[in-house]
Amino acid sequence: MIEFKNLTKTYNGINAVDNLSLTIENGEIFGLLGPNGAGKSTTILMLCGLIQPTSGECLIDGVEVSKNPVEVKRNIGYMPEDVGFYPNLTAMQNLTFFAKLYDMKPDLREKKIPELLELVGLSGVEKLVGGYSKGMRQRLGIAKALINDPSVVILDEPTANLDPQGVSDYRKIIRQISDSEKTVLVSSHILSEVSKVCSDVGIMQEGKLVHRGSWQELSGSLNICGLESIIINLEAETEIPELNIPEITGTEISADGKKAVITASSDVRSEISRILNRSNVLIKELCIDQTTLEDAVLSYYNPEA
Ligand SMILES: Nc1ncnc2c1ncn2[C@@H]1O[C@H](COP(=O)(O)OP(=O)(O)OP(=O)(O)O)[C@@H](O)[C@H]1O
Repeated sequence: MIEFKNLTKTYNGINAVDNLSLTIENGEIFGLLGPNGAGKSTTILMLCGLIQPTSGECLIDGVEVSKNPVEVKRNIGYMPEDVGFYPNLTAMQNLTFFAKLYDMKPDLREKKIPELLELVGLSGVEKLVGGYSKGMRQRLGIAKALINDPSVVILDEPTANLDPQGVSDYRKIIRQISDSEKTVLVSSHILSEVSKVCSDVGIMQEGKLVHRGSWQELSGSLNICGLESIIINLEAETEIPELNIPEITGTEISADGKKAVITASSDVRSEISRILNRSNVLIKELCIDQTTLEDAVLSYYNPEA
């Protein structure tokens, strides 16, 4: 479990992290979203015991980080945006080096390292790490973050360098990690990545947590009405009748007439629902499209925009 209690970090009179209070339960995959400069990295550095808070505290499994940095470091796995490896060693040799730093016994190392390389798709790769692509380095970074079998895994911008196959593999890896009851904190500004992989999401802006909840809860509380246009997905049991709603600016209907992608200037789901009820058409799905939710999150990034 991760706890932030009134956590604040001040640089030159400015709060990079401003009175952050947040609890992330065991087994949760939590996405920390926010634009550049929101305070994500500063929060993570304090959580890893790499910088000291100005006030407040971070706890990992009930242990206060700044007072017990060595104990805490044994229980966390951290993958920074750019992981450092020895270029003239293989993946296996690099991981062996890090395993030794954790005093891991040879028999455990010999079991654990091949398992981790298999997990991240680098099994049997003999190439020296200096010749790795950025994506391969990132995969190895995940393996390194897991070497000490941590209860909490912290990943900073984990998909930044991955190609589409790498991103898809990454999602599988993250789910496998959380299946083993580990708590995962993912920091990212890539909304679609966080929404696909995280059970809960927090949005940071100017050091403050401005929203927190499951992706679904967050979608419900987002101010979609402030957007210029909204996309609504509609699926019905039978053919969709004509929707005479002035706010609707465009409708794309499927060949069988049962699905529609509706563009509107405001959230007209209740009007749509009323028309369909009156026409005795049963609704299978009536929801705001993911792209609209992402636009709503982006409006937190640029409130003046
Ligand atoms: N060592 C430092 N000295 C002074 N100011 C800093 C320092 N580190 C961070 N800041 C400031 O604190 C604020 C938060 O920065 P932080 O790097 O935590 O944001 P972030 O959300 O991680 O952004 P990014 O995605 O760009 O890394 C920014 O205004 C940044 O300029």
